[in-house]
Amino acid sequence: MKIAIIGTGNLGSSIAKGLIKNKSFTSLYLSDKNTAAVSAFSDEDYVTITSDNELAVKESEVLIFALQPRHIDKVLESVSESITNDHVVMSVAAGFEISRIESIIGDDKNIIRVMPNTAISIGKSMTCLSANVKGQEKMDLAKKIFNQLGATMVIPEEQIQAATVICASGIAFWMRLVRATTQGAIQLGFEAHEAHQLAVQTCFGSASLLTESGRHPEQEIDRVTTPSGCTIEGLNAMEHQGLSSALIQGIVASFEKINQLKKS
Ligand SMILES: NC(=O)C1=CN([C@@H]2O[C@H](COP(=O)(O)OP(=O)(O)OC[C@H]3O[C@@H](n4cnc5c(N)ncnc54)[C@H](O)[C@@H]3O)[C@@H](O)[C@H]2O)C=CC1
Ligand SMILES: O=C(O)[C@@H]1CCC=N1
Repeated sequence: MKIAIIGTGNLGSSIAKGLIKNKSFTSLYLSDKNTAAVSAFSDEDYVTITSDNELAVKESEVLIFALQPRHIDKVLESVSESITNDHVVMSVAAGFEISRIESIIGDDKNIIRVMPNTAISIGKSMTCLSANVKGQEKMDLAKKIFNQLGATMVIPEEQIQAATVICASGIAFWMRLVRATTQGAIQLGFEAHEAHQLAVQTCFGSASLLTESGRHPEQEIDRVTTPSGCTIEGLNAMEHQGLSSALIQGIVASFEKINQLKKS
């Protein structure tokens, strides 16, 4: 598979890292006006680093546009003449709808919106996918690429905004919870590096319990909360301060913001 990533900033370089780790391409073009973030990949086999977006498009079959919403239309316009019906055009731009991509490159093209998160760099992304009518035929190919880099879910385009908040912004939300746990652990007397390890491994164990047991979080909570014990005391104190409510309100605020971006 001949893949190009156009825009190799935070997310584009994370996708590149994941693809390179899996060696899941016959050629990989990494194109950016500033190639600094991917210069470390210049010695990798079958990887070409360039600032020539057009060249990357012409030499590849799968095009992953990882540009900010304010740049993507200009870049799509500049390469639209080179995009053919055989290309699979993927965009990760938050809030940038398939209809806008179709209006630039044509609705006869295979277009797939892809919403991964930065854990794609270590093959642990949750990636949501949504295609236009023509692109449905290429969905198996998209799943093949992104299943190697974590898990995928095909969803209707109307849900892509919500998936962006839960899965892409979600990395930041979970990181903040881990950091807060670390701060608590330091207050209880651990060194910072110890606190970090305790928090991260406990977070990892919690997620693993859910994925491996298939149980509901509340069932796992019931197994930890000794009657009159310290866990329920802590949980209830957190809920009195609005832990669940703060999370839900943050998710909804993030969703409202992304819906504003869609209109701009
Ligand atoms: N960071 C994240 O976790 C996620 C980001 N996204 C979306 O991914 C997109 C990219 O986000 P980031 O990687 O964080 O942005 P970024 O700003 O780090 O990367 C964008 C890259 O595009 C390059 N670029 C700009 N104009 C260009 C041009 N004319 N030709 C070639 N390259 C050009 C920039 O030099 C930059 O390296 C955004 O649309 C964002 O909404 C989606 C999911 C998660
Ligand atoms: O914060 C943002 O707007 C982008 C989309 C999801 C992750 N980063």
